[in-house]
Amino acid sequence: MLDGKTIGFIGGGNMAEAIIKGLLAGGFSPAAIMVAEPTPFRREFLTSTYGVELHEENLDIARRADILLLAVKPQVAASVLAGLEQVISPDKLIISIMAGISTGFIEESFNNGARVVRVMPNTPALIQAAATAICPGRKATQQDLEIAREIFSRVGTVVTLAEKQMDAVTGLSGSGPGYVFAFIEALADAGVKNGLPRDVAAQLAVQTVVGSARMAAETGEHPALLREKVTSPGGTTIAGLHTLENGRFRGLIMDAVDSASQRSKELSGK
Ligand SMILES: NC(=O)C1=CN([C@@H]2O[C@H](COP(=O)(O)OP(=O)(O)OC[C@H]3O[C@@H](n4cnc5c(N)ncnc54)[C@H](OP(=O)(O)O)[C@@H]3O)[C@@H](O)[C@H]2O)C=CC1
Ligand SMILES: O=C(O)[C@@H]1CCC=N1
Repeated sequence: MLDGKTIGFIGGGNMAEAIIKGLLAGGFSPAAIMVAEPTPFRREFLTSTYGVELHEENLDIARRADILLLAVKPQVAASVLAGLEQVISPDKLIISIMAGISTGFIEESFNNGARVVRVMPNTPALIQAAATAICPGRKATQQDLEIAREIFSRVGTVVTLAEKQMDAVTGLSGSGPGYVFAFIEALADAGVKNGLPRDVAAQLAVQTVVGSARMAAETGEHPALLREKVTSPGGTTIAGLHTLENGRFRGLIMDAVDSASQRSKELSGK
């Protein structure tokens, strides 16, 4: 369904780069990717690293791309959308990855019935390991949803949800890599505190998270059962888990996802 279509990224920041890199690794042609980005250094970097076409002006790519992928910060959404209005027609598909920005907000900015799909990916798209959720706007067709699914399937796994669930997704998997990286850092620091060399502690911390995540994914077993297998009676793990429980570990994770989801709602244009 993507064959022969061009994708124009509005904004060439971290997330656009992660998606571009993942798409190219998945066999998508760099000739079919255009990016509009205001910072000269970033334009130079993206074109020399990925061989994609860079422009300073959003309109230069918005006119030509079949699919426009909005990858600017939600805080500049209104002004960016206003600048695109003159070139948005119903034959263009708009895919937005902006946190908190509803499909309704985008549709109203283009009062001509734009076809919009809202998407929440995450940065592991860079290594084709993203967790992505997609939802259709009012005018999006089943084919539009399939196109979005195809793009993001090339950079990881995709679920289709209702728009009312997107703030929760943003708090969980959109922001989730941030929590996991903080956990890895803390684990490595803890190793250093207990006398391990920094490089060894960092290597062990990363591999512990990679191995545990792969085990959960590949065995399909409930995390509670996997945790029990590590936890010997009277052993070390239960001592560590006791400390985590005393520190309200799970409650804190839930609070973090609540806060991020709430922030997504606040960023919403609706
Ligand atoms: N980072 C993440 O983990 C995730 C981010 N998202 C969403 O993706 C979007 C992008 O986030 P992220 O990549 O992290 O942010 P970045 O700030 O890295 O990228 C945004 C890019 O857009 C550029 N930009 C600013 N103004 C304009 C404009 N008027 N027209 C075109 N480009 C412009 C910025 O340039 P400059 O730096 O010069 O301002 C920057 O390069 C956000 O809406 C975010 O909510 C979604 C999922 C995960
Ligand atoms: O922090 C943010 O706002 C973005 C959205 C999801 C992940 N990062």
